[in-house]
Amino acid sequence: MKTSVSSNGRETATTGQEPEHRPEIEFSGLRKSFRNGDETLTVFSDLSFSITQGSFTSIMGPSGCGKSTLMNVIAGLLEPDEGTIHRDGVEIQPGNFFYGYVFQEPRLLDWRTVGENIAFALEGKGIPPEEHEARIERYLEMVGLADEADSYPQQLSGGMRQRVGIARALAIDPDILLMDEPFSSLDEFTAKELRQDLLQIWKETGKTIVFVTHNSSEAVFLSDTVLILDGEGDLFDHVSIDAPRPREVGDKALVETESRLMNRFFTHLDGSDE
Ligand SMILES: Nc1ncnc2c1ncn2[C@@H]1O[C@H](COP(=O)(O)OP(=O)(O)OP(=O)(O)O)[C@@H](O)[C@H]1O
Repeated sequence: MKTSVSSNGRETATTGQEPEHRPEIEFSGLRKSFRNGDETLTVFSDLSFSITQGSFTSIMGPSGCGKSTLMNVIAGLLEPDEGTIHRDGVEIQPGNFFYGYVFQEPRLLDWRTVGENIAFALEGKGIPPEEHEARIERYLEMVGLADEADSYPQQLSGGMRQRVGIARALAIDPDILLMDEPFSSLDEFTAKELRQDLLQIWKETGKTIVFVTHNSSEAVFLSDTVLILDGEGDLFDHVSIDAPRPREVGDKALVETESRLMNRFFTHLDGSDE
């Protein structure tokens, strides 16, 4: 199902591509299974969707439905069993994106300073050493940590460490920023602030963002598009959120959109839409 929700909260069925968006990456017929001894667990068997350049896409769904697996397939960290990926109409191999990855836990090296953590990622991507200082400065400033380059991760709060994780992912100047539940281990006050800052960073950098979350309010507030996986490995819904930006938390149209989206989802899970 593909629906669009406009700023007045009305939903309309949409067909084809929105004229102002250019598809960047099209995933078709993705299938991924894991072998556990004699058993095969098929996480998803036929997923197709596209992510448009410069857009903010969230992937949502119940625990264990395959969100992280899908992110890892997008990143090329896991090879799909089947499926094709096209970028601007040209088929590419999985893993051919230049991506930055932000995890639920920032996974910083505690024995290196904040600046050295970012430098480590830059080295890993072969960024010339003479560019490191300027990049570290630029991205720490972008995440509001301009004065923390010489601090060690353990001297920072959880929210600040996650900001370093975001700066590190952006510092390599990726084509696409993959974020797997980046705010789910933070308290709601910190998460709220980070969501606003992430939108500002997105606006400033124009990056394509793919964001995994359990949180429907977060998905609707942040995204242009929300992809919803059900527990059966199917793409249950593909919703365009057309509410204007900047958005306010608690905005009536967003709340109504979230409510409709979740009602539809639970009706689907109950099987009463069949
Ligand atoms: N490397 C693996 N080997 C075997 N099974 C795996 C592997 N990785 C994931 N799985 C299984 O695949 C399914 C989907 O896992 P995945 O982590 O993608 O779900 P998720 O939607 O991200 O879950 P959560 O929201 O709880 O993080 C789960 O049943 C999980 O146990």
